[in-house]
Amino acid sequence: MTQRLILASNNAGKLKEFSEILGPIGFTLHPQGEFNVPEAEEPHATFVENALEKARHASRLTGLPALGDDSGVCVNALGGAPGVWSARFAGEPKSDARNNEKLVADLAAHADKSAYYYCVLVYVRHADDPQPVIADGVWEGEIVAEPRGKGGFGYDPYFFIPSLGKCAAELTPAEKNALSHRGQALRALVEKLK
Ligand SMILES: O=c1nc[nH]c2c1ncn2[C@H]1C[C@H](O)[C@@H](COP(=O)(O)OP(=O)(O)OP(=O)(O)O)O1
Ligand SMILES: [Mg+2]
Repeated sequence: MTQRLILASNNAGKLKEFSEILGPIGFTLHPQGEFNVPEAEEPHATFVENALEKARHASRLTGLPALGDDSGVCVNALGGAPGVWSARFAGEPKSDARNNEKLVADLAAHADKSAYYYCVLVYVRHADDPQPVIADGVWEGEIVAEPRGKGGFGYDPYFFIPSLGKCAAELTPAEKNALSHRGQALRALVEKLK
């Protein structure tokens, strides 16, 4: 029997990555858009508060358990920016192309290109669940000036993994999930739900 779960996100890249891990272990993931749930507010300065906000919002509007993901890229030379503000780094409306352009421009004068992706997942059984289940993951890399690869989404063409000699967008979906902040967080979450 498969278990239905609402993904409290409108990001198709996240949906794909989650489905690849959760499908084989018996979960059917439904993006909140299928239930006409509009995007949640993301007003907080911490990832975990935004992920909780997203999960509660989707669960409240669907009456089903929901999984929220808040994630971003944190660049050391920029004091951790864009961090929690990654999706709207270059302003509204959010645009991966403009975000990447701004990231490369802001980093041009810095020698230290190190960065990490962060992802926190929050699962709620219902909108007022007093014990949300929380798991997170970190993936270290460097920001490069020229894009590489066509896979993934967001900042992936500019996120280089030195040990692989590749950018995240050059990895297969399975390779990315095995290493990524999101893959790590999801596997940790699944362990907690068992
Ligand atoms: O694996 C990743 N590969 C590339 N970029 C990534 C990744 N993970 C997060 N990111 C970037 C995309 C976006 O600029 C921000 C997430 O923002 P975040 O608000 O969590 O997601 P979102 O607005 O795209 O969808 P939603 O809020 O509906 O889940 O970090
Ligand atoms: Mg968002």
